[in-house]
Amino acid sequence: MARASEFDLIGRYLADRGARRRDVVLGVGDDAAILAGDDRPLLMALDTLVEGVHFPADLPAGWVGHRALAVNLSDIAAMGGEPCWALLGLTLPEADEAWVRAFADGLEALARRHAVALVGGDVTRGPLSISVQVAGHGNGPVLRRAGAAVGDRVWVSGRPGDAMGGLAVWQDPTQRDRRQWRGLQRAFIAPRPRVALGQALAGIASAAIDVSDGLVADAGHIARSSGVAIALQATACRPSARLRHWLGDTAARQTLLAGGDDYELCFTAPAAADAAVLQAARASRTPVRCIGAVSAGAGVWLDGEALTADTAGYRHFSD
Ligand SMILES: Nc1ncnc2c1ncn2[C@@H]1O[C@H](COP(=O)(O)OP(=O)(O)O)[C@@H](O)[C@H]1O
Ligand SMILES: Cc1ncc(C[n+]2csc(CCOP(=O)(O)OP(=O)(O)O)c2C)c(N)n1
Ligand SMILES: [Mg+2]
Repeated sequence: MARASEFDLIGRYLADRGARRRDVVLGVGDDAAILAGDDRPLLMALDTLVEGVHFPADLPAGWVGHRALAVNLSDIAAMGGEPCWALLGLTLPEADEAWVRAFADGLEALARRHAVALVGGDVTRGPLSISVQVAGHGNGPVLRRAGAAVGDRVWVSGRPGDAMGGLAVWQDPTQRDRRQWRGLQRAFIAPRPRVALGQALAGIASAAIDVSDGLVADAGHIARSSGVAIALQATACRPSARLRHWLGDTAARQTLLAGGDDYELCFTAPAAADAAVLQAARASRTPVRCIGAVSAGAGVWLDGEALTADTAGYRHFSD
């Protein structure tokens, strides 16, 4: 029997647990939970980073701190929200002061940039792992994975695939220090959560998700939640020149589709909103491009071909 994926475990055992509360607007199943606040909706998200799984053991502590917050801000960004507060759960093998100082400095630099306060947490001993919970507000309509409609366009920000290319560069000691791969490495080491873009898209986009597991896998979550198919156009899914240089055309395309760790936003919007989407991108200084359209049916397609197994995206329990 196939091993359960993390999504199977969540769906079978973890969704809809606990009390039924009327102030839970949206529970398990989106990038963040939506809770009814006094005036604006409250958003809450949590992601964990494990050494060797989510970041290489030799990644400098400052970048681990940046990453731990960035992946959570990215979830709030995908809801079109404004992040405000963070809680930090830090599990350390030893009380290494230099490591913790550098980690905290990296986290703080990003937190200040986004006006987020670290308001609590927990420190324990054990194998290195970091959990961050971020809470914030929805401003205007909250973006969800559900909402994409047939005829909408599909968009993505930034250069998906570059981060996974950058991780491979980092892991190759013969290539790591070469200047030509610096941009790729930055895409992995210092993901920039698209908070301003997400907020600018609230009220314009019909659905949104942040790309952590891979573009096809995460577009697939929009498709499933919205009850539609997503048809990607191969010519629009062109990897960056630097990724093609690093991997060659074929592997670069595969990495763009399935690599993951991008922390870009994938979103849908009605065709009539093209100008508004481009204006939101300009206002937030974030590059976006249209990569396909929403159609009737299910799943994610590339030029008419269904995308499945080899583009399924990152799975924690695949072996
Ligand atoms: N241990 C858990 N208990 C309850 N809900 C969970 C758990 N793990 C994940 N979820 C929820 O399942 C959904 C999918 O999780 P995940 O794939 O990690 O989302 P994301 O990529 O946005 O971090 C999210 O809504 C998340 O909050
Ligand atoms: C050392 C290392 N190996 C592999 C990866 C690739 N990787 C690990 S987890 C992951 C997917 C995202 O992590 P997940 O815990 O699923 O985040 P979420 O979807 O919950 O935001 C990817 C692409 C990495 N980041 N670091
Ligand atoms: Mg998660």
